Amino acid sequence: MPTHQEPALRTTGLRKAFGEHVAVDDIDLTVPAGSFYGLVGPNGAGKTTTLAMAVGLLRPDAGSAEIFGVDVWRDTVRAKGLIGVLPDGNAMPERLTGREVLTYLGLLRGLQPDVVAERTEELLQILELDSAERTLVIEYSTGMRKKIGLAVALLHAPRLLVLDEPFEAVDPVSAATIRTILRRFAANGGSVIISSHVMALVEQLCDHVGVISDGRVVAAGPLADVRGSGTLEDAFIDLVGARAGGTEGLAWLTS
Ligand SMILES: Nc1ncnc2c1ncn2[C@@H]1O[C@H](COP(=O)(O)OP(=O)(O)OP(=O)(O)O)[C@@H](O)[C@H]1O
Repeated sequence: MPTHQEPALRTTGLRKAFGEHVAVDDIDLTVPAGSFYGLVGPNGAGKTTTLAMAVGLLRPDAGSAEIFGVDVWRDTVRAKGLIGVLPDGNAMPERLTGREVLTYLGLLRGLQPDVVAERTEELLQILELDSAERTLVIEYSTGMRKKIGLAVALLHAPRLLVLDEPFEAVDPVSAATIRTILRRFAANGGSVIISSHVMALVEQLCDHVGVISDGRVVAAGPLADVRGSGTLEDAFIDLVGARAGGTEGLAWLTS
């Protein structure tokens, strides 16, 4: 049986190659139960691939992932019951309204119809999707898709939320609402993993950070340890290699 001492997520030796290209190479990560964990890294570092393998969406070539001690690839149904996932790309039934999506997925997850109806109403309202009552998901903007994806992740009140870029394309008011929801969730004992490029946001929300570069973990642990005495952004640039370009080349642009 999983216990409360088990980490929310533990990955061991996760690896994935696409053809010749090794996208994720031997990733060991431990996300303590009750933590708010930020996964950061440059474009193409392997964050999405790592998270997809960790939550049972993409089969690893090697390694394992456990959610609260439950092996994701051996006991997938039980592991998935413990997590709410906002995946990258966020595939969902396109020809349904937001309310229909939540109702359909809520019932599919075995929630009682009255519980589904109540939670759906609240989620649509708090995420300001209720006005789009007759809009099909296929017509949603990118930010609206993020919000309905987040609602889907929250619906069954999971113990761990795994959210790939939850704030991307979301307007500032909605972002503030999402921050509040996630903080409340974490304050009540929930565990959260987000991937993000926005260091200030990660610094504000997260108590633990993992930095991935070129498919490998280059730093991980409590925020204060990874950040050191500077900002997370400084630490990040040091860790992934300062390669800030832009001062040379493009002569045609400035002539
Ligand atoms: N389905 C795929 N087929 C081939 N290559 C892939 C596939 N998915 C990811 N990759 C490659 O794997 C590497 C890691 O990609 P991934 O999307 O995990 O990075 P990321 O850290 O999430 O990037 P970003 O911050 O830009 O979203 C990249 O080089 C990417 O091109």
